[in-house]
Amino acid sequence: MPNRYAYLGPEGTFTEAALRELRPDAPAEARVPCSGVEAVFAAVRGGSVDGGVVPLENSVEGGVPATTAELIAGEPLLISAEVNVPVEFTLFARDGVALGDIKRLATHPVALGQCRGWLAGHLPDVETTTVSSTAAAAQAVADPGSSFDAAIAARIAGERYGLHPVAHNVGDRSEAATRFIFLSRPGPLPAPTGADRTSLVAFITDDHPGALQELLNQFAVRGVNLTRLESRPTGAGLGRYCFCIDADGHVAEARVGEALMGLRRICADVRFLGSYPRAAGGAVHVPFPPTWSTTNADFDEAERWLARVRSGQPG
Ligand SMILES: O=C(O)C(=O)C[C@]1(C(=O)O)C=C[C@@H](O)C=C1
Repeated sequence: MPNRYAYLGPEGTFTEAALRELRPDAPAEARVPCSGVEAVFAAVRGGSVDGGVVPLENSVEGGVPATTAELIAGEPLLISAEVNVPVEFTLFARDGVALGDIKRLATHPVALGQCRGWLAGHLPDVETTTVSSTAAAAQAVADPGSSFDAAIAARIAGERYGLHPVAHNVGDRSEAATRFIFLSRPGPLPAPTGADRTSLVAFITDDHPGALQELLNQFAVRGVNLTRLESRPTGAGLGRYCFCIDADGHVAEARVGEALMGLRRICADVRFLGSYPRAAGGAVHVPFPPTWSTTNADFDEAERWLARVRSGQPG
């Protein structure tokens, strides 16, 4: 039986497009649509599938809250791959419905946030309802008894549910993209490629001046570049936050590993979420040696030096 992969469904979501890119050889029956991000995590955790794909962040709307919430709590899962998918939105309706007929519209909240300008200009009085995905909106509109007149969704969703496009490119930013992650149960990490990303969540010990700076210093002094920092409530009370961090590099590299050890020493808890190839590729640029030596080779040399010193040899 082929491996099976959960994704935010139904068929026709941007998440399905991401899964198809990440697992191009998987047959259609290997793709398991789920009704929400939480359901994808539950399927992967429960072992009914071999992996799952969820949206993590959008270039316009930022982090996807449901994904962040699941990543920081519950049974830990590992991110083993990522892909960036350009998002282009179409306004779909049933045959015969024109722009002027549209009173009620459904879509996903992240999609709605990216189309607000267009809607204000073209459908200023439309009533909007957010649903679990853009494809779920298209599916609902396809039902002749639906209370929705239109959906904002991906082109593939409109085609899948037999809708007709009323307007193309209704997103406010033509270059919008969403980053999707592939989740697995804990296991061997992907091998370093030289163009990797490491994700983690850091929980600070107590609230004190400079707590975030101390955390960031662990990366800065080792020349590790951060690509994302998002604060998120822990749920333990107002003002209690943890930090979701993406850094360039792989935990197998000394400088990333040392930064993580530093965090482990100063934080109440650190949740490692994975080291995996960056979607954008390209060798990791180590931008920070004005005078410091922070390449991987420099770290290896320093480790050999320490071993010599510890064994009583002259450094
Ligand atoms: O609803 C979908 O089609 C999804 O795959 C989810 C999602 C998201 O959560 O950001 C993915 C990309 C778009 O930005 C809009 C919605």
